[in-house]
Amino acid sequence: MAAQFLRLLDVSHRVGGRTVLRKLNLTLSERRIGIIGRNGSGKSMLVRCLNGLIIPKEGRVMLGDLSTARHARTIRRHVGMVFQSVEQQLIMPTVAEDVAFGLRSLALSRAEAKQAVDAILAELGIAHLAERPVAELSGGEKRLVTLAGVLVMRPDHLVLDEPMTGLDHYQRRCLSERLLGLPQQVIMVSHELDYLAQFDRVIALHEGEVVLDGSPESTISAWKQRYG
Ligand SMILES: Nc1ncnc2c1ncn2[C@@H]1O[C@H](COP(=O)(O)OP(=O)(O)OP(=O)(O)O)[C@@H](O)[C@H]1O
Repeated sequence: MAAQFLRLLDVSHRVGGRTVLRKLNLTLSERRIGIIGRNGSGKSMLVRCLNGLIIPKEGRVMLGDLSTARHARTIRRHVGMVFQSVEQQLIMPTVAEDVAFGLRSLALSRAEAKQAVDAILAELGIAHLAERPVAELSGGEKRLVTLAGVLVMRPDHLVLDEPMTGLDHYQRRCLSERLLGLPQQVIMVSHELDYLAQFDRVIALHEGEVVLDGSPESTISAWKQRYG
């Protein structure tokens, strides 16, 4: 599945009579893609379309030959999503239990599940948090645990909606470095223009439309001139 691209074909979406995404046509083939835009420009709507959480009113979102309208469950196994609000994604009492939660659907033995959880916690540098109660973690720790819960499923594509929100400078740097080192494709909504400068492509949305799309240098400088 790794070589299969997410594509939006003539995607438009309306909520409560308002058009929030307009005629989006995108093939998301680069390894690191940033999505920028002012508040309310449709960034969260767009990324929620990518794993079938939102099925657009018009057009299609595809992963390879599969459309989210018909194969959302399959697509979700390949497209991991980290939401803006971490609280929505943390549901079990301890870190290890929370990270193991999604693995229940994979029919692994107890030992295999533990090994997978230990490995991902170590990769993210948070093995020491394994037995801590989720409720007692800092905002940054919670975000890393959320990320671990998604990465443990080994998705091919990772979609993150403003993952740096609430993190201090040190935590931002740790998360930034870890994200850049991941083997997965990363599609990330962010206001951190300096960070996105290291990506392969940046797409800018304005009022639900793609208004800029290209290299980080070209998109970000034009963005600052027009909307910054
Ligand atoms: N449930 C809803 N009902 C009506 N309108 C909604 C709903 N959810 C989102 N919208 C509207 O859709 C538009 C796009 O919202 P979206 O959350 O995608 O913006 P965003 O670019 O992610 O913003 P932010 O940077 O503030 O997170 C906004 O105008 C928002 O008010």
